Amino acid sequence: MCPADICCSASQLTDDLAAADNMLLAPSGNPRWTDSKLLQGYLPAQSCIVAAGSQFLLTHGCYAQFQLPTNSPGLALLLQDKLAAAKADGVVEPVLIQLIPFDPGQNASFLIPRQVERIGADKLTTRLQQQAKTSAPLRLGHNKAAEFTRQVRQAVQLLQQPKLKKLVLGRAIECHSEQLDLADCLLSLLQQNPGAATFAVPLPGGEVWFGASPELLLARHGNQIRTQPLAGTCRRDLTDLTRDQAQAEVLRHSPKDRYEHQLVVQQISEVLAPYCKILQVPAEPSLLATSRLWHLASDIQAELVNADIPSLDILQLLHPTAAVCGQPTAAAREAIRQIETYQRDFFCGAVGWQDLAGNGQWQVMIRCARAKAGQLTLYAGAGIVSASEPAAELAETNAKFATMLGALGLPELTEAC
Ligand SMILES: C=C(O[C@@H]1C=C(C(=O)O)C=C[C@H]1O)C(=O)O
Repeated sequence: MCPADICCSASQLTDDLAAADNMLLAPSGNPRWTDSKLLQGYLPAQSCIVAAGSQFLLTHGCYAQFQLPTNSPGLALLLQDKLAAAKADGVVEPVLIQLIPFDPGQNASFLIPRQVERIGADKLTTRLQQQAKTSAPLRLGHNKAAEFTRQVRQAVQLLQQPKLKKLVLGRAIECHSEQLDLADCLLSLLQQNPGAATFAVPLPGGEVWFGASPELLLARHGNQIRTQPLAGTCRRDLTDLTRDQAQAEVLRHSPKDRYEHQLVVQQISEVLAPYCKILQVPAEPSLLATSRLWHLASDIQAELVNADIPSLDILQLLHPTAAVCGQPTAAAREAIRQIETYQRDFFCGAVGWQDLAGNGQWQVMIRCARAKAGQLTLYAGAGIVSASEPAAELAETNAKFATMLGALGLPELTEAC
């Protein structure tokens, strides 16, 4: 995906930090890396799009790319060194784009682009419009609804044990297009989901993870951090605003959804507290609307005791939250491993970026898809607690799939169990 002289992609997965060090290949004698020819728009295999507050980073080219497990000892320092080396080598605004897998033992993917533009949604829309071509129609594979409802029943049984309070189960659906245009998909995502963080990040070998995540895992500026977990969801009624509001109020007062949400807020508060001198946790969840769903949300803001703590360390404290894994984490992770029949990889992980100072933004990798050579995998999940009903959880995942299906020009799933 990157020109061979400036970037090496780790085709062999390695957990050896020394090997990763050798992957940062700078072109010998390269002058300052401000090649204006690079600023040419969105190229799926060479560009990243990630949210940065109310703007987006649109990146071009690849200075370095490497893959290592998130839990590799010394990784935070190595990331810092890579960014510093890029700066010393003339990269004007070195940022590290990150894909963090759900399972911290799997490889995370890191990319330092050659150039970074900060642009608003309007400009990003224009860039994508200039690039977009019409995709060929998509064929949707089997939606495995019956399998999912069986798995929810199995989860509810496991949740009868007092040691397990919540687990998050996901589904994956395959689909195929003879000719998929990612710029076109991203343009639709951006236009249909103005409040969410549209993103697209390539991996070596032509795979791209993209989506529109409404969930903030971490935003950091100096010693100020913010996270906004979502847990507790219902479908919006876009045909009738009064009913839409009424549904939101039902969600706000639903004991099952409030319990699901409270488990997440409690977990996050507990892991952050020792590292924060100020920790502001709302007493009540608020309602967050996406284009298609209502969520219960908690805007948690904090001030770190130590401004030098690496962002990766904070991410490792937070991830996986009980919004995407469950509670307690280890037992939920084990139950997910037993029940789910697909590989999450980056689904329910995180997508984001950081700069040299460690400032940056990471979204939870949801409302997303993996694209490779016209083959797409779409993902959606739901939090399961002992009071969960399989039909309702299936409907929730159907409603969540609608974000990606809508961007791909496909109708919503309507199957029931
Ligand atoms: C895993 C997903 O959703 C997670 C579970 C939620 C819930 O249970 O309400 C809400 C947002 C996510 O944290 C997803 O959207 O695919």
